[in-house]
Amino acid sequence: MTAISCRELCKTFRQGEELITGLDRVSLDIDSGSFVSLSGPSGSGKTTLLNAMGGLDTPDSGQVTVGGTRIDGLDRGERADMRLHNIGFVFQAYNLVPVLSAQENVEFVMQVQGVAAAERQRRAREVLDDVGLAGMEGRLPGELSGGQQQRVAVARAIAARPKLVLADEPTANLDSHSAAQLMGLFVELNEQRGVTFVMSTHDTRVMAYARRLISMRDGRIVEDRAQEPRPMNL
Ligand SMILES: Nc1ncnc2c1ncn2[C@@H]1O[C@H](COP(=O)(O)OP(=O)(O)OP(=O)(O)O)[C@@H](O)[C@H]1O
Repeated sequence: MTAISCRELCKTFRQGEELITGLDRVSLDIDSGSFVSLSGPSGSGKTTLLNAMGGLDTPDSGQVTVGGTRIDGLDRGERADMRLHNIGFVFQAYNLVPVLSAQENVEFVMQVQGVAAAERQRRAREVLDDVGLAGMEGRLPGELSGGQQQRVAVARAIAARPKLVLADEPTANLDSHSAAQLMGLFVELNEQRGVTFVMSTHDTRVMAYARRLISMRDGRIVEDRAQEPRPMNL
């Protein structure tokens, strides 16, 4: 089954007089259960593509289908609903709510989804433990390091049990041990629960785990190949 399908996606940004290419006729299909890394130089369009695939932004033209549903034509509310029930996001601006504790931040999405309180609390503890934050559940984002905040964002994304996780530079602020722990968790979710992962990254440690490597340049896909994952010993 196809998790995500993109057809001829184009996106241009206007900066004053200048037109900047975000995506230039990008087409690709990502199978359910894939573990994909998206790499390329800064400004090559990785985040723009993730935003389009996750319905955070709409392309100027082209089609995006997620889990069999066309999302490029949906209005804002419909896209928000689609995201809530299908996609876990791990983005660079972690978007943690500053006045909520780590535990409450993780519970937040599940609350919107209507998961019962006891189940929310149990799952939030479990995933915070999985990302190595046991004992820090009560801390506010401002009382956590950048890497710890990033792990709260990861916990929040996976606690809601999405079938698809889109991650923008998930290891950017993590030391080698935490990066390996995070990738181990992603691999486990991928292999045991069939969760599809698409991760933009500059990090060769992340690329080593991927089974499909996509490279972008100037808003286009310039390479797309399969590889045997070769996790690094960190
Ligand atoms: N909101 C915006 N307004 C203007 N230009 C934008 C906007 N968002 C992205 N761009 C431009 O579109 C191009 C693609 O940006 P994008 O963020 O997708 O690149 P990236 O590959 O994710 O880069 P990085 O690795 O630095 O995160 C860049 O030239 C960027 O400057």
